[in-house]
Amino acid sequence: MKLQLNIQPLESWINVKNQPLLISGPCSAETEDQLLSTAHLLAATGKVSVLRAGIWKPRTRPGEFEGIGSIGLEWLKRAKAETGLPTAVEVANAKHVQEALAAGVDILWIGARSTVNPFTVQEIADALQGVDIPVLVKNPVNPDLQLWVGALERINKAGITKLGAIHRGFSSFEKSAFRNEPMWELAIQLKTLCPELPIINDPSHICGNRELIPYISQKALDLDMQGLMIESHLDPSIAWTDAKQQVTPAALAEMVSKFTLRQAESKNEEFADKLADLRKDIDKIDDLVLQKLAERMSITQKIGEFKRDNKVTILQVNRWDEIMSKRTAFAKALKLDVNFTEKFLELVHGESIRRQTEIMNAGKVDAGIAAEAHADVK
Ligand SMILES: C=C(O[C@@H]1C=C(C(=O)O)C=C[C@H]1O)C(=O)O
Repeated sequence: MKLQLNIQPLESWINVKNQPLLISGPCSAETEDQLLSTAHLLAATGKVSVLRAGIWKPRTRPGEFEGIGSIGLEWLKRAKAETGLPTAVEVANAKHVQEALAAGVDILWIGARSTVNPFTVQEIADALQGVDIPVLVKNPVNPDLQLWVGALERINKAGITKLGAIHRGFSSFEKSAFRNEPMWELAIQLKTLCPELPIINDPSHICGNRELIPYISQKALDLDMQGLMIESHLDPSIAWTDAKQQVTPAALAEMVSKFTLRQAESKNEEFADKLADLRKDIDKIDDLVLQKLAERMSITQKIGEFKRDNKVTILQVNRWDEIMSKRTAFAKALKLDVNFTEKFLELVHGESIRRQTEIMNAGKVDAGIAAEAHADVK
């Protein structure tokens, strides 16, 4: 099912100075001097299209710096007047919206901690009724596509047609190199649901450290995202918030100059023909893979019947262990990624177990079997 949003193309509401679209500025506005100096340095790079700054900061624990508040809006106004850069701030309630609008802020964004809460998003949407301003909606903290979509719909229903999404990664229980797991598949799913919705990547919050930002930025551009929001500070080492993930304007300019820009499609006929041929090969292979999977499943079903008649359990850990170690060794020899192979085999094993459960317990646990089959299909 497609997502029906009434939106205008991003180029009609942001004057993109240079590809890729770059929104940058400090995590938090700290002092007038810090904000203005950073803004001037960013403007001088010629690569930044929008100046961002956090005015109200949602902090995990009380007692941390919670943003400079309304006075920062005055500094942003001055930064805009002096540099010509349009400005963007995060809003988390109706009061923020009213103050930002009164201060002439050009773009608003809704943070990940607000997107999770439909009450908050609705309050912001209500405050935006009848206002013509671009709004960017960050993904919710948790990997829930429907929450992200719901927030976009609420804002769109309030009449906001200059609408975009920001992909900032998701909280995860597992420790990884990232502050927030990219879980690219969710951004891809959103893009598939609504291809015309601009998605901007926020590598600063995905990475949590500056070192990984170039890698994530390039990947976002290669996934056809429309732009990047990267935090910058004239001296990140003394930043009041998120010091590790901010970059200097000079480092930002250098990083951006190294990105490879690719277009979504090529008009070159030779390219189109070759791509079509290769895709035909893929189509054939995908059909074969599915046929073979179906064959495999029918054998596991036979095994299920056989086990049922002999009162043997479905799970056979030794056999499963043997499959895993043999197949991953084979996959390695085929230069397949081991992690990918394990995940694939686990999926196949899970389905094989579900099918055998169906056979062994026919008529007894239908609801559970059906629920498992549809667990990931929302
Ligand atoms: C099919 C079987 O049942 C289960 C499923 C397996 C599979 O799909 O390969 C392997 C081991 C068992 O946990 C089996 O016992 O062989």
